[in-house]
Amino acid sequence: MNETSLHIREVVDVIGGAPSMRDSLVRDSWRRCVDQHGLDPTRRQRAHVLPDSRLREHRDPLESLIRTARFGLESLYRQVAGQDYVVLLSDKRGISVDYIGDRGREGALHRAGLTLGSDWSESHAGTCAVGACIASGEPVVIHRSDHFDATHIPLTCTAAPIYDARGELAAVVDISALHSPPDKISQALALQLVRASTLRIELAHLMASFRSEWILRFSRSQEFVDVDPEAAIAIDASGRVVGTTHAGRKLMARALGLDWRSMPSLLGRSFSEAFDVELDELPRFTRALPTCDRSIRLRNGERLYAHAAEPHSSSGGQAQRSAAPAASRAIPATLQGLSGGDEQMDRMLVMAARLADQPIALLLQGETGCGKEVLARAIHDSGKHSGPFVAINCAALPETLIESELFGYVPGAFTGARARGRKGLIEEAHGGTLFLDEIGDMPLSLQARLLRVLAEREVVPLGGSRPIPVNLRIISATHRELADHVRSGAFREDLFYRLSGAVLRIPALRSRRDLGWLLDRLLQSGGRKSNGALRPVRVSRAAREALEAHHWPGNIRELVNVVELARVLCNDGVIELDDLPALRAQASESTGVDAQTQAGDGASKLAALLRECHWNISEAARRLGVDRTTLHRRMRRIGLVAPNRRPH
Ligand SMILES: Nc1ncnc2c1ncn2[C@@H]1O[C@H](COP(=O)(O)OP(=O)(O)OP(=O)(O)O)[C@@H](O)[C@H]1O
Repeated sequence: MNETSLHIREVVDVIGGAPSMRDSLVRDSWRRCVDQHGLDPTRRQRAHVLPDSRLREHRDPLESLIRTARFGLESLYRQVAGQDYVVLLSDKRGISVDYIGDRGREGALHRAGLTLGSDWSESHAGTCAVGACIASGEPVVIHRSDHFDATHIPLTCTAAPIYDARGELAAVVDISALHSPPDKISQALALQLVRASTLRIELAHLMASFRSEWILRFSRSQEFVDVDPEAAIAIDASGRVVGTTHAGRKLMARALGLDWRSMPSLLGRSFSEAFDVELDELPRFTRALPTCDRSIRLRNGERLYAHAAEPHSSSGGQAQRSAAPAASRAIPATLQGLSGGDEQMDRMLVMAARLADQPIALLLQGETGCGKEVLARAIHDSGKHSGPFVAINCAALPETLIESELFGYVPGAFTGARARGRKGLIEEAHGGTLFLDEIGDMPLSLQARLLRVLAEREVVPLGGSRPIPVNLRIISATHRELADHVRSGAFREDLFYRLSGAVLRIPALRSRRDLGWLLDRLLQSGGRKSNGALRPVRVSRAAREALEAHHWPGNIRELVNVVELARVLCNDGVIELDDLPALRAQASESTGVDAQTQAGDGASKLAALLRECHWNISEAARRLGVDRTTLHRRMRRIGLVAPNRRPH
């Protein structure tokens, strides 16, 4: 029996369950080839090389990585060319997007698929180093008869993955040779070389992608930390992680006691969660100090040496995040400034940016205080409208006033009307944006009139008969599920469809991964009321943990208030747990029967319940299962006052 027949029989036997000395990674791949990819070990596949036009589709998305990786690939080639290896860079679908090989042997290499544009995906080529590396995410050696397809038996291939700054597999570096010694162990050095090469490429790519951020690089050796670091992370101006090398990600996972394989994204997390160092201490890790003084402790107790490379420009922060996806780069700064890397926010902002200049009515949904109005303004500011942004809170105005506010009135329209009449807000927003906040609270009678304005693009003031044409963009917002109101008949279905040309959902603060980033921005900015005049404050670790663990029923509004109070209460510019009285009160209260209003948008749910009970406190307390004193205390805390008690 010849070598090919023996190989095919072994593959068939192993797939059938026969014991084997092959690596488990090879056996698993052989099984996938048959079970998932429908390959047949008896049928040999020819190398599949993509034409230039198709190759471009694979090269273009990796353009900057290919550019950065080139020097690394060339150095790798210089190290292995003497042993007749070629170097391939493949994308995550297995297509080789860059290649370095011996020109003199191009014909033989091309026939073996060792060339630019060849398809080394497992589903096409069967078990091979590139395909197995993509499937496992790990460095691999696929040596000679480890290959599934007998065509590839002469080859030895070694591959290692390149991860992008977000921790996703981006590419694979592979070195392959047409001839090799029979033993797999002969490739141990090849494996080390490829691994070292991917580590440097990831590092170079991170440095090139985050020029405006801090780059913290690590080594176990104080002698090597400045010359050959093992891992790196990029940190923005507020101390959030914005990118990592693969080793940096593993290092942070270790520090946090997590498994890197199942770990959620690290982006947006404070780097201080993993290291015993705060943002303002980073300058002490620059080259200004000798390496022996640059020891850094991970939260798991491990010690490493660090080198902090300062941001290249002072613009800092996320506007410069060049490794962010192409779509987010196109987001105007006003919108981009609303997220510190939270994935839900980023996705929503990409959509908002695309819609900013479209004549499509937007409906913003999200819990109270999560920033709906701030988003509406940012969308308006990033569009090309020349007109103003006009906001109206449909829940805050009595029914009679909403009508005159919105539509305006002609002289003498009703008793008490101004003699010269009044322009309505709809007319004032002409050429700009009308923001209808709490649209879910708009009375049914007015919904019909608003619908007419939207349908006919004209407004008739109260008491008037002549319609005035208006051209405006409507953005409405609600913390309610408007679709439920439509079902219950409280909101007109036709208006709902007119208003919700696109729905943007803003996540609750408690579910945002960039809560810490937002907190740092508020701490640094000096707060809303200060106009930036107050000196920035810092927050102790215990206080930060409490802030990050809090449920935030009032969302960003509550966070702003908590920070403003803490700023006033704190000593020496450091906010401690004691400076967060609202959180402490809530924490102790939540150990009681308080869960009902803690969950979800507590403040707005409580307000809705009170309205349902016609502000009868005893009734509301009974329904909540708490006593009246507790309910009064809770109302005071979130600023809810019964209508008959409000100061005039
Ligand atoms: N990205 C942000 N950065 C700083 N402050 C913010 C941000 N987003 C919102 N805020 C602040 O949070 C508070 C609430 O924001 P906003 O009024 O936009 O929320 P909302 O969802 O419209 O609230 P409601 O549902 O009660 O109308 C405001 O004081 C606003 O300045």
